[in-house]
Amino acid sequence: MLAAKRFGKLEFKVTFVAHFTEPLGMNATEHEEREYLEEIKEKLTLAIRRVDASVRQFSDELREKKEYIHEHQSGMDDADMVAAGQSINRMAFTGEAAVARKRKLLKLVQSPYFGRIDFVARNQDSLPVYIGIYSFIDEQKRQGLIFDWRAPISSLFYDFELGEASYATPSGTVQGTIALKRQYKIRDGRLEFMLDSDVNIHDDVLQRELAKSSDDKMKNIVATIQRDQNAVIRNETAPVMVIQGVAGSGKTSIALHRIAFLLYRYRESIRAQDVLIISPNKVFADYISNVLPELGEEHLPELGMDELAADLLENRYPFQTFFEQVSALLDKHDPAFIERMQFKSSSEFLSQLNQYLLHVENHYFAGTDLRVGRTVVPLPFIQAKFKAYHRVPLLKRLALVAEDVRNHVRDATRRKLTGQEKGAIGEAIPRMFKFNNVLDFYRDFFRWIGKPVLFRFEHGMRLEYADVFALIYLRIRLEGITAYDHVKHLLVDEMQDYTPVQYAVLSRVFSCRKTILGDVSQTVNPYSASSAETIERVFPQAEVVRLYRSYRSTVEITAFAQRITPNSHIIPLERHGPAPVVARFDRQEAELQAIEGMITAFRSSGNHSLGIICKTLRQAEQAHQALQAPGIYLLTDESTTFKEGVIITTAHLAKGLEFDEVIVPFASARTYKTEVDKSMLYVACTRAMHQLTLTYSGEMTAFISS
Ligand SMILES: Nc1ncnc2c1ncn2[C@@H]1O[C@H](COP(=O)(O)OP(=O)(O)OP(=O)(O)O)[C@@H](O)[C@H]1O
Repeated sequence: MLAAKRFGKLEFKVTFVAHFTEPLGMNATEHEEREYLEEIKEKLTLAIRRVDASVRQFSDELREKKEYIHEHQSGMDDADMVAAGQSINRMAFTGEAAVARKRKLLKLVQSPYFGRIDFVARNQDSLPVYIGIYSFIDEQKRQGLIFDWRAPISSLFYDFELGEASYATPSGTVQGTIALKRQYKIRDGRLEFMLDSDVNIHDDVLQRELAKSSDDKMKNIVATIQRDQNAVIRNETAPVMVIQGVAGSGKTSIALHRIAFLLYRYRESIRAQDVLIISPNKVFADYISNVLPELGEEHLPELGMDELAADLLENRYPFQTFFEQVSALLDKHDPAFIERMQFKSSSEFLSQLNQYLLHVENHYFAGTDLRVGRTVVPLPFIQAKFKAYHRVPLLKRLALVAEDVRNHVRDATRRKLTGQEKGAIGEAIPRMFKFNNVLDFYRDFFRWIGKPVLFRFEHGMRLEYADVFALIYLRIRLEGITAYDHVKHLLVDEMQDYTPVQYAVLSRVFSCRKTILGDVSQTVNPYSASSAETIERVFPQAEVVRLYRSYRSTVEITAFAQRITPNSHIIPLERHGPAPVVARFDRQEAELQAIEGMITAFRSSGNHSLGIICKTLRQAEQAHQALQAPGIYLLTDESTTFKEGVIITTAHLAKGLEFDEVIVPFASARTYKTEVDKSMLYVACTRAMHQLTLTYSGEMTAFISS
């Protein structure tokens, strides 16, 4: 790409083809490489046989052990039984590890490596380093045959071209020279192509990868990780990493590869179960669920923001979901609703909540001297105790203060307190606090800021989504909360859709390192969107990375999406395809009929996925009704799995997904007219990889007319 920009397309192409991408003929080098591949495959096959033998042995031993226990059960005491159980568990565990190893070896036989660098470290011999998705060691010679892409030395492949290079290891930096850099595409055990690169890593291989039609789920990108992406993946220092990247810049891919890297790098202290992904919805979670297992790691636990909220509120308050909030916005323009939401999405709101808590601390614990029998506990004593517990959440302090008061009375009277006296103190102290219920404080907050209308809630009603995390925040500050301490890395996708208060909650609930990613242009609710800067304010220690290269869509599609939401920084990867089509119809029936025709054409096109992306769920349902046929699926907020084929859904639910082809129906001025509509249209169009069609009847939306 750099070359393309510098020299112009034609010159670049000629140079590129002549020197860098031409597949090597069946020359000596290729011959050698093919032989080496066969050698490696043979070794892998042998290793598989060995694993097979040991798996068989484990299962035989396991069966024998179980039979033995079964037969001798009556003569075994408890200690024998525990020991036998432990040994069975150990065997099962080793057996499982062998099965996992076999799975990896089987994958390696299909595609053992994708890269090679010959690295000459200072004062040492040249070392060919073959890089693959997993490592493979010649156990007899104790020699690494294939290096895991996450190994320290493999970073050379992503970070350097020919010439001087270095890589960091836990014991220091290794300097040297890269004498050769080669890429391979090996599929089903066959070398499809190989090429030496000496200027820009991956461009040609990357182009080939991106031009392919989509897989059903997100795939790994280990063979073509770009340098700026690699820096994010291998960053070990950032306590909070914020990735702000344009649509299709690989944010989600990078974040998942980053987790795989961290699991490898810190394998002694962090396992897949210790990571948590906050995902926008279940379909997205399913869509990305392949990547970690493909990289040889286990599936990552995942939780939706709404689920987290319900958990943190202990299911005490029913609330509107985020999806419902956005649907309400799309359904009708309600300025009061928008005002409430906008206010609660501001950093100002968070700081006012904090100021209010200070006010509560200073003014809401009041009362009079407390009389217990003949002893008077002076109010200043009680208040001083209350203040002394400044590290304890406000409502939690009351029990501690009551205990101090009891001790005070006991010391003054030099006798034990009666149960009645203890109870009276236990009741009197909480009464000195203005409220005892978080919801009462929350309501009071709006009175305190002089804007009671900004809280709409009555008994029996569901909380508005905009209030949910504010209430959780107050609850944390007032009552404390059991943090998710077991989580050692938190991944938050679609960061633009969460507000400063949500981040304040996340920062208190998850004290671990975090990777937070998103794109402010892709918000589904512009009234509550957060930019990287806003998030930085909540996490001042965050490292922010910005990614402008877009990999998903053709230049034509990216240019089209720019008409909706311009971003002068975006750099589309030079990949071309048909220009997006905007088709007008007289009536909606004709529009739907035409879409039916497009579906038929798609089925014979060789493409794998087609997304028909509507603005609202109602429209999606309507389209589904009209287009119903086998292999056409409707995705709703209730769906849990990603389906291959033709999917009809909404822009909100399609976020994070991608399709070979996208059709945006009903792209009329009537459907897409507000700011929220515009965000939806942008998200919908940026889901397309190769082909984009918009259809409408009536007047075309103004967002694409320019
Ligand atoms: N280095 C790369 N090599 C090959 N493919 C890549 C690379 N980086 C990104 N891609 C591809 O680009 C597409 C977009 O990636 P991804 O979904 O991770 O981007 P994103 O920034 O999260 O997108 P969005 O925010 O629009 O949902 C995917 O098909 C991904 O495989």
